[in-house]
Amino acid sequence: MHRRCCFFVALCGATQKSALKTEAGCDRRFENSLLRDLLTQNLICFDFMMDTEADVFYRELPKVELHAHLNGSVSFETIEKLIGRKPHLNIEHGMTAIGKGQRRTLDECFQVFKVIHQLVDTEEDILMVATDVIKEFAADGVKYLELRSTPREEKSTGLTKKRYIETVIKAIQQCKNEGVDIDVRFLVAIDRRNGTEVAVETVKLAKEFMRSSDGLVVGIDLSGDPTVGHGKDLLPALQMAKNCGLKLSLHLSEIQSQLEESDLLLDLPPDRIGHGTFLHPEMGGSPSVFDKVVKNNIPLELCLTSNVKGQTVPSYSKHHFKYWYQLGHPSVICTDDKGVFCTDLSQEYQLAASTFGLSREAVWELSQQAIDCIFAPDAVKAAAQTEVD
Ligand SMILES: CNc1ncnc2c1ncn2[C@@H]1O[C@H](COP(=O)(O)O)[C@@H](O)[C@H]1O
Ligand SMILES: [Zn+2]
Repeated sequence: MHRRCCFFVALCGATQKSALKTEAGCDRRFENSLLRDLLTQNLICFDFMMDTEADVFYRELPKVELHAHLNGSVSFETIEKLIGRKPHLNIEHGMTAIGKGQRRTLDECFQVFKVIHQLVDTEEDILMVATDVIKEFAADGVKYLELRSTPREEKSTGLTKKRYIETVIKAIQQCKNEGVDIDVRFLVAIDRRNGTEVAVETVKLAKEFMRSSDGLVVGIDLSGDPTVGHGKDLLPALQMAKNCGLKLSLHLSEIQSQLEESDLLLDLPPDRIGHGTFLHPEMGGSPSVFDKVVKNNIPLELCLTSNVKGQTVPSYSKHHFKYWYQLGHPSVICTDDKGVFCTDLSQEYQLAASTFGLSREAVWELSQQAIDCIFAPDAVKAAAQTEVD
């Protein structure tokens, strides 16, 4: 959500009414001292909405987002536009997002994606959703974004998987041409429910686009309902992807019963792991899976709010971030689905810091270390490093 720093001051008992409105990035010390003075002199009553100094720190922190599903990242504002385009679907906001303090089962979360997919089923929708999502990440201070999405075929609108990928790429290029301050790459996603054949087809498409997209398509994501399908059926497709130079980010052990599958897929090995909730021994992980993650130094993409709202983790303080972070293992804070879980990357960093007592310096380091884990070529990494140094 775009939070504006604004406050309105109404001078009580004074003949003159004044209103002050400031944008983020204004001189906060001035605002704060002015407010304090007016308050202490009992001159005002006011109605204000103001970002705290901490909010500004987290938003202005240059960030890297490595785990964001396109259709899970659709904001309230974009959903509003989509509902306007398709009133006949009778979809309401409560069906597309999980609000503050709310919890859902993982199964219920996957129902939410189905509703969003109903709203996003044409080329125009995908283009709008992707450009909006990219601009929102940029407004949140994300400087490098790897977006992932599952190409869908829609018989009713004539959309093909190839067209789907082309449309996401078009959105990335449009944002670039408009000068949006963010470097965006794309991971083509395999939904595990769709089995071997679709996985192979997806990898072939990704391979084509890796060669033709001027470096925008960098890898493959394996995601989808973890209770459906088995990784062994997808192994040949994932191996094929790896062999042709596509990077692999795999959702592993998002639920407890996937250890055997994780053990198998870790032999690839993947380049990054999504969630990996039950891989650490403190979370029930076996020595075998733990060793594979540690020995190969595979970065973890950790999504606090997603795991708590989806109830795979009981509370923020029990999140596995703490075990991996303590070990010094590469751990990257991510959003997963900022729209569905009503969050943004700044908020996720802030949550990690407040839950685990991280100093500002540690937060800065955490966000900087994420650069090491990006899938774009080393030259991009080096440029990003020098930009934040
Ligand atoms: C909550 N944890 C999660 N675990 C596994 N897969 C998830 C997920 N969150 C999202 N997705 C995957 O991303 C799709 C929506 O974006 P796209 O249509 O691909 O852009 C979902 O249908 C699911 O396959
Ligand atoms: Zn995910």
